[in-house]
Amino acid sequence: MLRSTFAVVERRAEHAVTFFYSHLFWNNPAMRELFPEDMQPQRDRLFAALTHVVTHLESPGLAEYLGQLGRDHRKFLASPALYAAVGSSLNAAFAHAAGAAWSLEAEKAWSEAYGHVADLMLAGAREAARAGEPAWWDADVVRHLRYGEDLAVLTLRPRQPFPFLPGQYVSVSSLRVPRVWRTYSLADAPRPDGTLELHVSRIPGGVMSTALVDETGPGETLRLSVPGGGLTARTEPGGLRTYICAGTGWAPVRALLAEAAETEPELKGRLFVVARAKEYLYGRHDVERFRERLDGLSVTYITSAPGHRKDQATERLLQSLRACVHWAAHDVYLAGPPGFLTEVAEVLEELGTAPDRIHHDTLPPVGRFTVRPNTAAERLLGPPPPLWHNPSARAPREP
Ligand SMILES: NC(=O)C1=CN([C@@H]2O[C@H](COP(=O)(O)OP(=O)(O)OC[C@H]3O[C@@H](n4cnc5c(N)ncnc54)[C@H](O)[C@@H]3O)[C@@H](O)[C@H]2O)C=CC1
Repeated sequence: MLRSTFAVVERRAEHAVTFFYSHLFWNNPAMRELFPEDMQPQRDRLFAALTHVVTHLESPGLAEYLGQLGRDHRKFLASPALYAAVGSSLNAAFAHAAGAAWSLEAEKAWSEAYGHVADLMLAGAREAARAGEPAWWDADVVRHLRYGEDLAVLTLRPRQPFPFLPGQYVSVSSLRVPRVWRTYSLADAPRPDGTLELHVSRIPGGVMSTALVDETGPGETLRLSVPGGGLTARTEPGGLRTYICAGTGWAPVRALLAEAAETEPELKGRLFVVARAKEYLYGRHDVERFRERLDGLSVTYITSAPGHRKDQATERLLQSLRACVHWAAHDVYLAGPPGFLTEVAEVLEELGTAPDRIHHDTLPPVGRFTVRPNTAAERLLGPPPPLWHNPSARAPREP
């Protein structure tokens, strides 16, 4: 019942989400304050979470996912009253969007399911509070290193210990863009001095990345919420592995390599570092340091040819991957733009890597041009942004 009604509602997702938030804010005006000014990314997230629940109904991991989601929702100050209000607005939105597919049985199934989801999320939140975990961590910016026009490496010092695993990401909020939270991968294994590193690429129109790259500086305080993410799997000692990253996807791979350099310096594997142009290989210095410490790691840098579109680098990467062998024996760790992850994971499966050996985060799509056009018609409808080529802008400089 849940799946069949969701299939109808999903086809009218845009309509359902608009109805949902209008209903929620009309009936609970005070709740508007809890959400960011720009609701567009929020709208996508609601359906992403619902889709996850509906597609994982029988999965044993669902309860844990919801417990984590509830734990993470403490940063939104989500109270039991908010959960109840969301439940009744969701019900109204679904009834509206499902049309003839809505029935008394459907309503009963959805309200029972939602009750169950809310209970598991609230239990996750309570458990974290009982364990003394803060709803968020305040972290001071201690260094802001800018690479060229649109990339920054931030060093943060959380005011309380911030436990995490290498490869995880963290949700970040800044008072410059109230109530907006965006995830960034932590770019190192836990450090003795407790500082953290984030790599931020400014996305055109992205409010948070613009604030972090252009406006934030040392002395400013950011908020961090519970770490999470899908790059926490580990290869057994002695096992083969391949790391593939694009752009600031270098961040989590750097954390994984930092951990491996400490725990397994004899590891055997390959690393592919992809960037839109040579000047965008901002992590090259670190890569070379890892190459010195990890004898068994082969490193390949791949960029687009000068003057070519940035995703030519992906095509070049796929050619290199096809030229490599033994894919069935490798664990693969992938990080980069959402379209990149999908495309590379598909090719890896063709080459013989088992899907459960391909590890990556599930990223929400960002911006307008996140899906690479496949046909001439798609290219015409969604042309890529112009390539602004400015090599000299990429030299690192301290603020
Ligand atoms: N844990 C993870 O998976 C992480 C993911 N990211 C994501 O990586 C991106 C980083 O952005 P930038 O550094 O500006 O990278 P970028 O926009 O410079 O892209 C780097 C390379 O990725 C490939 N690429 C980009 N979009 C693609 C698409 N739609 N299809 C196929 N290939 C594509 C191209 O080869 C490009 O040269 C962000 O979207 C961010 O969300 C960043 C950090 C960690």
